[in-house]
Amino acid sequence: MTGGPSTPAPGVPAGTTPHLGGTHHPAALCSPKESWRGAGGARGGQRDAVRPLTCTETRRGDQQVVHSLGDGAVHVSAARHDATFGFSAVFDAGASQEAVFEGSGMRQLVELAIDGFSCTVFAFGQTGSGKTYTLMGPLAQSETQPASPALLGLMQRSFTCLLEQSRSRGSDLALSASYLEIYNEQVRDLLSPGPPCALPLRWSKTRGFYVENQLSVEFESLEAIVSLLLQGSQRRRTSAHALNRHSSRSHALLTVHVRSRAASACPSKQGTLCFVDLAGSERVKETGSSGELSVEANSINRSLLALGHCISLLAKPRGKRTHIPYRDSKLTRLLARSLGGSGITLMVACISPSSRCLSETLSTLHYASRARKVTTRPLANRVSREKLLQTLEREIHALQLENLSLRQQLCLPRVPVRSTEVTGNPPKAWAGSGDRYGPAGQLPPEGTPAWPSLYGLLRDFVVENEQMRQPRLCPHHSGAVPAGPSHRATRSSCDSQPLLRSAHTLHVPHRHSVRHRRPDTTPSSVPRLPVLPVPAVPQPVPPEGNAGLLPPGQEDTALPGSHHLHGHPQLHQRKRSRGRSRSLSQQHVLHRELPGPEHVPSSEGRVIPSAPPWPGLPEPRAAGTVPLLQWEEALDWLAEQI
Ligand SMILES: Nc1ncnc2c1ncn2[C@@H]1O[C@H](COP(=O)(O)OP(=O)(O)OP(=O)(O)O)[C@@H](O)[C@H]1O
Repeated sequence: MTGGPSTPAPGVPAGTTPHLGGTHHPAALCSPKESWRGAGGARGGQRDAVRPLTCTETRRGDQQVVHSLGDGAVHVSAARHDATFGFSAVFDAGASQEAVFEGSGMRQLVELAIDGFSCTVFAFGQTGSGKTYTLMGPLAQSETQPASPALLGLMQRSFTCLLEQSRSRGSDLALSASYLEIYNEQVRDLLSPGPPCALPLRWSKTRGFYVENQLSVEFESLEAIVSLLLQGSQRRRTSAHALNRHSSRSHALLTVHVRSRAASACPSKQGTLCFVDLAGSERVKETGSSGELSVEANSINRSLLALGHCISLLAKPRGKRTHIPYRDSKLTRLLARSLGGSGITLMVACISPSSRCLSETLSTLHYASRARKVTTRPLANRVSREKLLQTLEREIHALQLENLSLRQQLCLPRVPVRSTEVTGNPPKAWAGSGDRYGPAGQLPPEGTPAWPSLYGLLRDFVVENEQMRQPRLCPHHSGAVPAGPSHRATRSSCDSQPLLRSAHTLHVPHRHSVRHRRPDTTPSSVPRLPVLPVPAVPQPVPPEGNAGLLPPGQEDTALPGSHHLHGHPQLHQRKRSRGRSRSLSQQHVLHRELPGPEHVPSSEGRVIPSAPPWPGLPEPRAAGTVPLLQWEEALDWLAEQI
């Protein structure tokens, strides 16, 4: 269904379809079957698809109350209900998966992702309305029985398109994918082997909300990404209820990271293409859910409500917008950028044509209409060569340290490492490259094909470290992702940071009762660096009456812990708020000289408090407060010790 005129958003390259520019295209796809199949887009380009009545619905004698009028219009006609909705496109029951892909603007979305934009497509609608079908088609049950190519969904078609584009550009795109689900408000990695465990959701100034320790797997072929999709989808929680035999019980987000790796590509583009298969809204009475199913249904409905609330607020004119409560659910946190930030979003509204689903259908269509009013300000992510190089260096440096530590713990021979690799400031460019990857200690000259080598080095470390962790990994890591040319896994860029953080984290009992607040994101059995001698450090005294409790909102931070500087009268304590939950503080002490003013870290990239500090209570102080040590510096010092 096509709605009102779309506004091309700033930042969208000329020549792209205007309806994708800066707006959401909620689409209701209605196709002939048990539910309507919907594919929608950013504002000004919504898709609506109608699925056919199912056999059950036909047997029951359900009436078809939704009709596509063409030109993006959908008409709902039933007793006391007569309404027409407009979207960017409407796909009725007879529409093929191919038609949905071509008509929904998905191809343009793929191109925008290659150009460095953060693109999202999400399917929503009531349970059993065809969301999963629209995005993935009927999934093959095994690798030997693939689904019919004609039934492949938006995802597989987008992957094909992406890989074609990559090939036509001389394969200069580095592609990787991550896949997670939000189940009962827990974020779980669908690609990590072993039983799913909850991953922490963090926020940083530069990255916004992100999932820590999420696995990202490189791929180069359609088979590889389709197999990841299959693997993850099989791990996703599904159950049967009265309206759907394979009902998704979680929201699933598959993100493809697209990065240009050509040496000439300066600045480098880093786009994402995220597919969100929302769990369907459901009425417990109608689905007949009880026990675990009803707990899941409540969680699903609550998060969808939070999403709806955010969309309603975002739909208001910019000047009249109030606070958008993204933090109300994990789903809205993860979709924050797509909804109201700098991303480009295509919404697909899936609806059932059946008279029995009338009220849900109307609510989905209203939801989609509201979403059409939301505008975003798309911005391409272009990373300068220097910045990219710095990031890679930092990552390699961290992995090197981890490598050393693991070797030490496993009593493996220490691989000769140049002194420049683990000393001093974060290495200047090539520090870790050694002879294998190019001249050490030098920045590759402009235009040289340095990136593949740096990425190669990074990957080698990841693979090697992963292998060394194998024997000691906790059960959920024990089946580590196979390392090989077509299936290389790497943790998100912040992955090595918690590992290393834990290495220089020294747990010192607080003089008052102390409970460790921050979950240690390092797998419990990962070898740790030797514990360093801890100097006696004066501890800050909490305000009276708090007996060791910090006020809510003044807990220990996620990054990189509180470092108390020995040999200096000043103490610094960094705080993080976790809503209003009360918790105890954790103290980390690091013996280190106070860095000079030039070492004062920037706040960029650091996890910062998720809420303002708790009002009223003063921060405990000793003689004053000094800026926090940057973790790299701490690592440098640690490296020197090693
Ligand atoms: N366009 C369509 N053509 C044929 N069959 C369809 C279509 N849309 C959905 N179906 C069928 O309807 C059933 C429900 O679809 P699906 O599982 O995709 O719904 P859903 O919206 O993802 O549900 P839930 O929210 O419960 O996960 C499936 O058996 C699917 O094969």
